[in-house]
Amino acid sequence: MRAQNLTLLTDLYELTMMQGYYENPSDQIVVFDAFYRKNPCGGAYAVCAGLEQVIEYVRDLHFSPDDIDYLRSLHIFNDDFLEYLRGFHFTGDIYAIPEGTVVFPREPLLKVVAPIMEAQLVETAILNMINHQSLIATKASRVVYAAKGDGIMEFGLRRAQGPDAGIYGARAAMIGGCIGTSNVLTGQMFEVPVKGTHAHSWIMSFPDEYTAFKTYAKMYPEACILLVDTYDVLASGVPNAIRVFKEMRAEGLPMKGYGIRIDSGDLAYLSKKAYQMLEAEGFGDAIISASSDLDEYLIDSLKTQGAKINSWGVGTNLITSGDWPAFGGVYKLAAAKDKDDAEFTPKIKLSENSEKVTNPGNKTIYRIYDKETGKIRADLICLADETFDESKDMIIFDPIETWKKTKIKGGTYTLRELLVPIFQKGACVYTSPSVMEIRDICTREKDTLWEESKRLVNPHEVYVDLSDKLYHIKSDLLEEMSMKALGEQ
Ligand SMILES: Nc1ncnc2c1ncn2[C@@H]1O[C@H](COP(=O)(O)OP(=O)(O)OP(=O)(O)O)[C@@H](O)[C@H]1O
Ligand SMILES: O=P(O)(O)OC[C@H]1O[C@H](OP(=O)(O)OP(=O)(O)O)[C@H](O)[C@@H]1O
Ligand SMILES: O=C(O)c1cccnc1
Repeated sequence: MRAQNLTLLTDLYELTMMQGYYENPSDQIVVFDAFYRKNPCGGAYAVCAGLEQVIEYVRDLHFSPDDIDYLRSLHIFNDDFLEYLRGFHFTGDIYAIPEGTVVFPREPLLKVVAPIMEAQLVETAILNMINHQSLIATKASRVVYAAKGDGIMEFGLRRAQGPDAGIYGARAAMIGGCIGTSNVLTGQMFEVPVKGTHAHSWIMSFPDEYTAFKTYAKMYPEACILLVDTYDVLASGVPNAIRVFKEMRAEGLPMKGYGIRIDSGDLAYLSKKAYQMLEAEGFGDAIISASSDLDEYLIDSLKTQGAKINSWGVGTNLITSGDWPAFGGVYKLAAAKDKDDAEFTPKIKLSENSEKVTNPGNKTIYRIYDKETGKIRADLICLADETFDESKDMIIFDPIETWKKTKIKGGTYTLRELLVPIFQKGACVYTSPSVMEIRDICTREKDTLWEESKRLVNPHEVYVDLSDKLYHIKSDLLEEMSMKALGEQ
């Protein structure tokens, strides 16, 4: 748990709007959806992450005396409003898709149902946390996919955009499938494995490479990965490593978790040659680890080139999501009602771009699985109170090109509601799994994707459709608004 209260981790406009609602009191209860529009890195899915931090944040939401003093010093907020903030806490409901789940564009990853002032305040921090961790978890998942079963170690802390990006980025990278992180604080905070080798400076601090290797091997015989590229990989690094491994073997040390790391040069060529040299001396089971500005595409290419690498250290491009800098999640008002009303009134945001027109209403999402294979057939966004019967045929259709329809035969599919209750009436009703449990969830989740949706380039998109009822509510609202606009011309 953080020492610092994050209540002011918000954009100023959330607070100025809050004051506006305070001064023009309304009993509105609203529904906000947090969703994203485009899968990162040209993929066909994302991995959602960051919910545990959202939960901690919402639980701890309160304005301390220092916070109030600071807000007063801005000369924007009046005394009555500041007094109200003193007693402020979250009283609403939150629903979310559990961390580690594979998710698709336009579906609400998180839904806030709360009095408007509360729902508005939490926008920025929720997006900040979900956007960052979902981005890095998705990137990690792609890197892990490219490695085809080899372990990925997250090495990015030194290149992360500051401490928080390093800490929570490593958490997200673990959720996406890394086997460990070099980040010790993340290891401590989230009970995930910490892993590492050693730096070039270790070698350079000794009079020669052999002595450096020997000294390291003596201290860490069970995690002895020797960095072989400080001087010359094939002429010096690998031969010196082999000399040390032979001595370890002669001493009867357990030869597990031993090997080399190559951090520069042609990784395909060097790893193949290094493997031949190791194998010739009976060290064919040595770990051959590689690092050096890797990402999913380079790992994929190295695999295609037949590189003899079975362990990968990935830093910069993973922790920063080098080729895709932002997740792009947004938080949009979807419905509102007066406190005493039974029903929500759907709200819609128009846009010239049909992709950007929001989905109105108080919604939920059902995932439709193929009963036989367990793979995802489609996701269906619908109204929260809609129910479906798995024994009945289901007709789903593309919400833009509505003539594209699919009939899913009753009895051949199962349904799972993705949004689960997290807060009810301000009380947290959800216990976050541990990060390693979320990692397992994520592994199982990726198994529900068809192979065609996992490939790195031009993957097949997963269908996200609207229920008939939701589609008609949306069309009617669009029609109504366009007629109104005509009337105003
Ligand atoms: N066989 C290969 N196929 C494709 N890319 C490779 C191959 N071997 C290495 N690379 C990648 O090429 C880039 C190498 O860059 P560069 O030559 O600038 O640095 P380097 O070899 O690591 O040397 P140094 O770190 O000393 O600058 C890295 O991103 C590395 O992962
Ligand atoms: O390449 P990345 O994917 O970002 O992975 C992390 C990099 O960080 C280290 O290099 P650095 O030069 O910082 O330290 P070193 O002297 O230990 O090699 C390591 O050797 C990797 O090359
Ligand atoms: O342990 C390592 O090998 C390591 C850690 C951080 C960055 N690069 C390498």
